[in-house]
Amino acid sequence: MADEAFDLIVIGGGSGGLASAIRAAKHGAKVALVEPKELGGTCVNVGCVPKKAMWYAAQMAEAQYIASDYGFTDKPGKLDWPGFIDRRNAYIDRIHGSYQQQLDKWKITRVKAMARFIEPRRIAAGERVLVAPHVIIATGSSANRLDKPGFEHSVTSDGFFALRACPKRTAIIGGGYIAVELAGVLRALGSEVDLYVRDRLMGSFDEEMAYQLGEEMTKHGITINYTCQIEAAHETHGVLLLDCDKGTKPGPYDLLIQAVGRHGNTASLGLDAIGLGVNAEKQIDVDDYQETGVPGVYAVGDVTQRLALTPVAVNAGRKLADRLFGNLPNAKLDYQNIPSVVFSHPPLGTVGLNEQEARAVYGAEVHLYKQTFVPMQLALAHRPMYVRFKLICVGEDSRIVGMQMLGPGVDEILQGFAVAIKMGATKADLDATLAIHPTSAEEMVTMGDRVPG
Ligand SMILES: Cc1cc2nc3c(=O)[nH]c(=O)nc-3n(C[C@H](O)[C@H](O)[C@H](O)COP(=O)(O)OP(=O)(O)OC[C@H]3O[C@@H](n4cnc5c(N)ncnc54)[C@H](O)[C@@H]3O)c2cc1C
Ligand SMILES: NC(=O)c1ccc[n+]([C@@H]2O[C@H](COP(=O)([O-])OP(=O)(O)OC[C@H]3O[C@@H](n4cnc5c(N)ncnc54)[C@H](O)[C@@H]3O)[C@@H](O)[C@H]2O)c1
Repeated sequence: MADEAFDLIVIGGGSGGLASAIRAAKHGAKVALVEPKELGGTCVNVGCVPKKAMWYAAQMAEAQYIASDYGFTDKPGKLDWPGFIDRRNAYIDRIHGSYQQQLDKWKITRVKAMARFIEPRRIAAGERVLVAPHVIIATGSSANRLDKPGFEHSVTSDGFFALRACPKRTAIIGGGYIAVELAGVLRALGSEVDLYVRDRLMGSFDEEMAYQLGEEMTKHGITINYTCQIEAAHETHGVLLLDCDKGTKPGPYDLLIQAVGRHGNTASLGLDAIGLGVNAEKQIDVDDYQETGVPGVYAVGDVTQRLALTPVAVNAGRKLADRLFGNLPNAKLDYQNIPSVVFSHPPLGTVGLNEQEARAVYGAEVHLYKQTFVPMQLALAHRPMYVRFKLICVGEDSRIVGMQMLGPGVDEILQGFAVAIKMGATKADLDATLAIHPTSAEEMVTMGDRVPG
């Protein structure tokens, strides 16, 4: 078959690939998008979207318990799990449809196949061969799996999203984003959850905030085990018994989830054909302009060594398309001050540096402001869950280099403060902003004195 020529080939139809393809087409480029599965990639199909749906369901369950503390007399109901999964999947199908409409609107050629490099700017996709002066790799990542006896009986987050019922007892290995998010959801929806953490919770986050998250999760009924490493799983009569390296045999469990990080989807790409190497996590190292080192070949999103977040993939892809086709030769994503929220119970948010990172960069210049309080909604319900805010500042003008938040509502509060920090806000700027009363967020602009030390 004759080669088909385009201005741009995008490999992968997830967050980064779709954003790159649509932005390039809006600039007038002739674009091919190669994606074998449903559009939307990890975020839409087995990531942010179904996760947030489950988190909302978990919030509803918790709200019912708070309501009973307030004096509402009806008993908390149970989630119709399969019914909700159908509702969630129908919502996701609508997203697939809207992406397809976007591709049609911008006349992007969709090739439903796996892509493989023949040469740097020549790609095999099923029966077709595509050529273009520019190729963007946006193939994302997949969950790691530990190779231990019996772990074929475990699932990753992908398997969690396929569940049709709530497991009675769940063991989760890992202490990062996915482990704490799934632990919170499953606990709120009625599962007994034991978390097996190798190092500490949320290793890349502020130590104090991560410690407090552990305390809140424990109050929530999640058992966090830091001393036992799971070495094997045994399936008997439909339940799982585990072997701990300390000799104990935790269980029985109905479900074992591994949430131990992810690796780049590079194995299928035939990168040897273009002389492009990958790192230990099978990711492609890119520079600030998403360049791979092979002329005309770029990478964005989870397949790179950068932060694995949807807005990062989307904006890296858009900036790259602006640079290649939008007459903006210096366009690149600023990887500083990227806000992020862990949808744990309660949620944990961060923007900028954590205290440990700030001390490593600014040393004795670093000073802190902190606030801890029980939010009014929970004080009325006699449910002691704390909100904790922490500002990390430097210099005589107390410029804010980091903001950390833990507690109900911080997932929505953080975004606005992230704007202020990106603009270089100081503590005095926060003090000069009048509070919205009564809210939790107001505590961020009414914080008192510097914390000594
Ligand atoms: C459980 C979970 C929850 C998450 N929650 C959040 C969240 O709340 N907020 C957030 O910001 N981020 C979240 N993330 C991370 C987010 O999903 C990713 O950062 C984002 O999806 C990365 O987008 P991407 O375009 O790089 O890759 P992907 O979205 O993974 O897309 C890659 C696409 O490439 C395709 N592909 C792979 N190989 C080939 C090939 N050879 N040829 C053609 N196509 C190929 C795949 O089929 C896939 O569709 C979560 C991730 C997980 C796993
Ligand atoms: N809310 C969000 O924005 C969100 C949610 C989910 C995922 N994500 C993205 O997806 C990425 C992947 O999430 P993740 O939770 O898989 O990774 P992660 O890097 O956040 O956490 C991995 C965890 O696995 C542990 N681990 C690694 N190897 C292990 C081993 N051999 N035995 C026991 N524990 C081991 C680590 O100590 C760590 O606690 C995240 O880093 C994040 O960028 C974002």
